[in-house]
Amino acid sequence: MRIDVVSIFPDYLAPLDLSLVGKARTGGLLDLRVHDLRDWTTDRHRTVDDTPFGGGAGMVMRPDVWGTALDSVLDDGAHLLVPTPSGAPLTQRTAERLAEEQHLVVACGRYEGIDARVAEHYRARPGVRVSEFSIGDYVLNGGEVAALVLVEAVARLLPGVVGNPESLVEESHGAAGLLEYPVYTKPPQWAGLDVPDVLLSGHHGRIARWRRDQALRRTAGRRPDLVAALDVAALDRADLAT
Ligand SMILES: Nc1cc(-c2ccc3ccn(Cc4ccccc4)c3c2)n[nH]1
Repeated sequence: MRIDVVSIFPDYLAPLDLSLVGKARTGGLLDLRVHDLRDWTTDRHRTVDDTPFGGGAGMVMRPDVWGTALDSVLDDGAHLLVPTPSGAPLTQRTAERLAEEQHLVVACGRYEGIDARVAEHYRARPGVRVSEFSIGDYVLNGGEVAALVLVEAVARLLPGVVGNPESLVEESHGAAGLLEYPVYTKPPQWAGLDVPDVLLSGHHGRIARWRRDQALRRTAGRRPDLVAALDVAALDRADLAT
């Protein structure tokens, strides 16, 4: 998979050189290219923004600079992803779908956002899909943090990136849409607190049922919104597998 990220703060994406995503890049599993939007400016001051039509505070990112940049990195079949507070929520299902694609391009805005004609222009281009996405109902200063979130959520699903693929199944928002169960490790007693006995019992069936029960309780208690969307069939399949 190839992912291009375009930003006026390319150094914001430096953490993607680290850990699993960094290893995926050096291992050739992920072709991640980070670009400085200002490389596509033509004026002496490398200007990327201008005042908003209709007035209002702040500045808007220019469509012409973005158009030159995206024409340079987008190819047929690419999926243009634009982080924005007004976008569709990024979910695990979205990450799973994106992980199946060949080429993602993330356009990181700043200021008050990118001129709306940019997304409009590329939506009209055959062979290019455009998705505006949000990483949560809070306001950031730009798209770079959302790009970090998206790249990590997608990259970890690529074959070979995570050592034990089984760990991708049993986690939060996994196949059945449940939150993850509580985890414990040594020492068995810590700060006067014990590990639940069932986890020391060696009974794998009981342990699996306890974990499923804990995941259900957590989901019902912390995310009642997810309970309504629970994939009960996947739950049953998971239970049958234990
Ligand atoms: N989930 C999420 C995404 C963003 C985000 C993404 C890209 C940009 C580009 C500029 N801003 C600043 C901005 C603040 C408010 C209104 C409009 C623009 C951005 C914010 N915030 N929160």
